[in-house]
Amino acid sequence: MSSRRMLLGMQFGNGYGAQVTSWRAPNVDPKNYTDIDAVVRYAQAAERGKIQFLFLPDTPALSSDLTHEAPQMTLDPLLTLAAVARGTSRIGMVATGSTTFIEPYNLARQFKALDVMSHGRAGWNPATTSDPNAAANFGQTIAERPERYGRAHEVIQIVQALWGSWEEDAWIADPTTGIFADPAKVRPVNLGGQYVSSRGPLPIPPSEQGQPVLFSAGGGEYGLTLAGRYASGVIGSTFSIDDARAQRDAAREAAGAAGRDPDEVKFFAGLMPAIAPTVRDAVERRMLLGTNTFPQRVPYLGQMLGLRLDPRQIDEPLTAEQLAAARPSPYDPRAPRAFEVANQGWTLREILGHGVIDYHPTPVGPASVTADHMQEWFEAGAVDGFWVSIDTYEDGIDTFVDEVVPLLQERGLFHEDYEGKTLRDHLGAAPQYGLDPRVSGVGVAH
Ligand SMILES: Cc1cc2nc3c(=O)[nH]c(=O)nc-3n(C[C@H](O)[C@H](O)[C@H](O)COP(=O)(O)O)c2cc1C
Repeated sequence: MSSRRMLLGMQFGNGYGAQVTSWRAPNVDPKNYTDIDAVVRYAQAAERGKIQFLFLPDTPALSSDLTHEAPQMTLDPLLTLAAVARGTSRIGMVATGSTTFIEPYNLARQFKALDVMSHGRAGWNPATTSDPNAAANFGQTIAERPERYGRAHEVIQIVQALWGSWEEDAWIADPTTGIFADPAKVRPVNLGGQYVSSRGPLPIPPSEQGQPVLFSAGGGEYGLTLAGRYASGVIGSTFSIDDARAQRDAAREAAGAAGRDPDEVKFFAGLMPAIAPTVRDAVERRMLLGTNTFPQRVPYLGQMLGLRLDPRQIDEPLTAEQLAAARPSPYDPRAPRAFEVANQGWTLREILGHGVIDYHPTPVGPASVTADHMQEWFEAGAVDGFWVSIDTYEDGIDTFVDEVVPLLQERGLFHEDYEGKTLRDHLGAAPQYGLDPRVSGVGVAH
C-alpha cells in the first residue's frame, strides 16, 4: 500500500450536531446554541482526533423551521472561530463567507485577522450565496449565476491581493531602530472590476502560513471553474465511488485548466456516519432524532422507491407487493441505498433511521462500518479525504475520535499526529502569498 494518507475535515455548526433535531438528543444541553464553551469543547475533541480542519457552512439568513429545528449554523462563523482559536492549537478552521453579500475588504480583513490570531490555521470557503432569504437581509434579490460568479471571481482576487498587500518581510517591529514596518513593502492593491474594488492595503501582516487557504463547496460548471482556479480543498456531496471519482477528476482537471498542478486540489466527500455498537443501536439512535421529522419524510421515501407511501405505514416494512413494485428513482442518487435497505425488511421508520435521505452517505453500525466505507472510497482513488458530519456532537465526536480514527490509523490510512502547525501544513497546500500569478487577472483591472 502507498503511504498516501486521507485527510479529514469535520462539519462544525450550531453547537448540537449535523441533524436538525440533535438539540434535543439525550445529554445535550438544549441551550448550547449560545454556549461558546460547548463549541470550544467540541473543537478540542476533534483536535484530539488529529482532524485536519473544522469546516463551518453558513448562510446569512435564518431559514429553519424554528418550531422544532435549530438553525444549522453558528451564531457567526468568524467570531466562533476566534473563540475556538483560543481553545485549540493545531486544528485548521475553515469558515464560509459570502462573496455575494460581503465586501472584499471586510472578508480580507476578518479572515486574515483569524489567520494571524490562530497562528496560520484559517481557511475561507467563498460561497456564491443563492438563498433569497439571505438576499432579503441585504435589501437585494438573488442575481443570476453569471453575475454572482463574476462578482465571486473579483471578490476572491481582491481578497487575495489584499492578503498580499504586506510583503512577507514587511513587518520589522525593531524597537532599537524604531522601524515598525517597511512602507516600501506595504502597498495598496488598487484593484477594481465590474462589481467590486478596493484600494488597500490591509492593516495586517502575514500569518505563519502567509494567508488563509481557499476551499470550495458545491458544483456545476461555474463552481468548478471557481474551484479549479482558487481552491486547495473541494467538498462534494456524492453517493457512489464512481460519482466521487468523477467529481474529484473534474476538480483536478479544472485546476489543470487554470494552470495549476491538479495535486494542489484535494477532494473531500461528505459522510454522515451513524455509529453505535450494533446496526440496530445505530438505527435507534437516528430514529430517536427523527421522532418529529420522519413521519413527514415518508412520502419522499416513497418517491425514492417509486411507490406511494402513507405515513400511517411508518412502523411497518414494505409489503411483498410494494417490494415487487419498488424501483429506485433515477432522479435521486440516494435511491439505490434506500432500495437496498428496504429490501432487508426494515420498517419505514427504520429505513429512514439508516440516513437514506441525509445529504451525504450514512454508514450505519459499529465504527468498523464507517472505517470500511472510508477505506474503500479512499483506496478506490475516489477521494483525498472526507468531510465528516457528526449527528450529535456531545457524544458523537468522541465516538468518532476514539473508535473510527484509531482504526484508520491502525490501517495506515490516517496520520498519527499533526506533522506541521498551519492549515497549509496539514493539507500539503502549496505556499501562496497574494494573488496566484498563474490564475490572476480575470475580470479585475489592475
Ligand atoms: C458540502 C457542501 C456544503 C455547502 N455549504 C454551503 C454553505 O455553507 N453556504 C452556501 O451558501 N452554499 C453552500 N454550498 C453550496 C450550495 O449548495 C450551492 O452549491 C451553491 O450555492 C452554488 O449554487 P449556485 O451555483 O446557484 O451559486 C455547499 C455545497 C456543498 C456540496
